[in-house]
Amino acid sequence: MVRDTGTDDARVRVRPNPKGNRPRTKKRPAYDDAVPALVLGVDRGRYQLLADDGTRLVGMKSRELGRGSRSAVVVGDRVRVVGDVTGRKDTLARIVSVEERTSALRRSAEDGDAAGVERVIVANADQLVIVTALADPEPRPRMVDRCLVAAYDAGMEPVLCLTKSDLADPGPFLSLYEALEVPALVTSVADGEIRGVEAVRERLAGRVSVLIGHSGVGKSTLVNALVPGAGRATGGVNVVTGRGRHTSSSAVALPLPGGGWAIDTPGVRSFGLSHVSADDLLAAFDDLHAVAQNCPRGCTHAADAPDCALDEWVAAGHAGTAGEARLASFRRLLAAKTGAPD
Ligand SMILES: Nc1nc2c(ncn2[C@@H]2O[C@H](COP(=O)(O)OP(=O)(O)OP(=O)(O)O)[C@@H](O)[C@H]2O)c(=O)[nH]1
Ligand SMILES: [Zn+2]
Repeated sequence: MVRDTGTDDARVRVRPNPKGNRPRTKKRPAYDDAVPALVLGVDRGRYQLLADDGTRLVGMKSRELGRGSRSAVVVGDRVRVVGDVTGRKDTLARIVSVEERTSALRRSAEDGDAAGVERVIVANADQLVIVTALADPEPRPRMVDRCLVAAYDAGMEPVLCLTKSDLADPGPFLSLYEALEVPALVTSVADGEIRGVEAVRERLAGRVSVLIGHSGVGKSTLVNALVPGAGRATGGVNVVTGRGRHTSSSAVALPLPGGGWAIDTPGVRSFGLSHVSADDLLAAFDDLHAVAQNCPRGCTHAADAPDCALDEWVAAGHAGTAGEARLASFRRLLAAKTGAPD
């Protein structure tokens, strides 16, 4: 089927899947010599880049990439750069194209002028590590649920990292995520050492992982243990002076010694999720997704949805008691999706 794009311009293409990852790389013969690079950080319009040959560069967005959230270049993006690519002090390369993304972690603005506008925070990551303390501060299941929704929507695998198990038993909190089969790692600090960090290291090895967590949960402590020399500020930073805090509040990719990247997100504490539909979330659960093909048109799949096929599936005992718990957990995420962010 040919869709009317409202123009005869052959360069204008309709995205086949608006939720998908946008192919944005336009072939520009003039840039045949462009250097491929990875975006490690962004600060006030300056992009920290790692060229494929190992050179660290600073770049800016070329004007032709456009402005606004749709054309954003974010941490994790694979780009091509031209101009001065020597990486020498005070040189500036130009980013001329962005490669198609394999995943996109998004948030949408909840209020103000930008309400409902979604923004990509990190590109091409495959894992979202949700760091939560078991105590001090108390875990916030709703916030964790919202992170899970963001991960499923992004096409990333979520992982729970529960810190401070020296202060509280992880059992009760873990039970909330059993039915969703979210992998979990548990750490604690004793005698100045982090117990369980080895398992975290293994889990992150060779992968691109985004770490997210509220202030005080021990995320920086963890990052410092995983990335020698990362120098993430720890221990109750003064929010007024900002002293001790890393200067940038945006995401930054840190290389893991054994390969892979840990992307720290100091500025991200919650997600606006208005861009995520019930079906986006459902798509992350193969079994439920298959069953829901039998739902009435426009079914919300919520607990009060009439004739939702998911209820029938559970009632028929197809998935045993595990199925019941799984459906209940899925519906909890569905509800968390529509609530206000915390
Ligand atoms: N008891 C206990 N304390 C921990 C553990 N992990 C970290 N802490 C302490 O918790 C406090 C907060 O840790 P940080 O690593 O600074 O936490 P953060 O999540 O980076 O918080 P911000 O720096 O505010 O973003 C510090 O005083 C750490 O020493 C743990 O497993 N057990
Ligand atoms: Zn349904």
